[in-house]
Amino acid sequence: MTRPLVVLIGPPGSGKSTVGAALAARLGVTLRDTDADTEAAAGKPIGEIFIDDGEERFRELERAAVAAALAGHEGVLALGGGAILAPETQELLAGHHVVYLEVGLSEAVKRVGLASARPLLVLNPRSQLRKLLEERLPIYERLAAVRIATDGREPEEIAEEIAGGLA
Ligand SMILES: Nc1ncnc2c1ncn2[C@@H]1O[C@H](COP(=O)(O)OP(=O)(O)OP(=O)(O)O)[C@@H](O)[C@H]1O
Ligand SMILES: O=C(O)C1=C[C@@H](O)[C@@H](O)[C@H](O)C1
Ligand SMILES: [Mg+2]
Repeated sequence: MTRPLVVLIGPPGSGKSTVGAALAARLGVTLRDTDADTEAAAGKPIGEIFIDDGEERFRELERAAVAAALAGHEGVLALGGGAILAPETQELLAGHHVVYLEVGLSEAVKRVGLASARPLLVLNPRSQLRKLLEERLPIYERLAAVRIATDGREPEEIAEEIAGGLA
């Protein structure tokens, strides 16, 4: 069966896309990012999906993108930050090598910045991120076999640690 080597989960700003790219390069495999797959399926950026069709439709497209990638991608897979909210996705992740990238609130806010392209964080990113972390931390922790702290660390160093765990 085709399956990803590693599935990266974590909140916005935890570095799934950035660390995922460094890890894929290090392992000589490709990175797939379900946010990009969801955008491709919809034919428009995530922000526009939220505006035109609503979050519920985005989550529906995201669930399909995650299921397809879990069954069909052999490299590194980065999930959208909220993909793990879906019970169906939580079930599909069992049996995969799931790595949770941990980030503190202040560091996540700094990384995500103002004028975020992330629709859930457009207004008041600190307060939105705090709420989102409170809700999701137990889920990220439960689903992952490995937790990696990312605050104050370079993406390359984090990728090296994850790759070391695969050897
Ligand atoms: N370890 C790190 N140290 C410093 N900056 C980082 C680190 N990881 C990521 N960044 C920066 O933080 C920002 C967000 O990173 P990235 O897009 O990889 O997060 P993400 O987890 O994929 O977020 P999302 O869930 O929104 O897709 C980027 O500008 C990236 O360069
Ligand atoms: O945390 C979230 O719910 C999101 C994170 C991003 O990766 C995107 O999937 C989208 O902006 C929603
Ligand atoms: Mg990303």
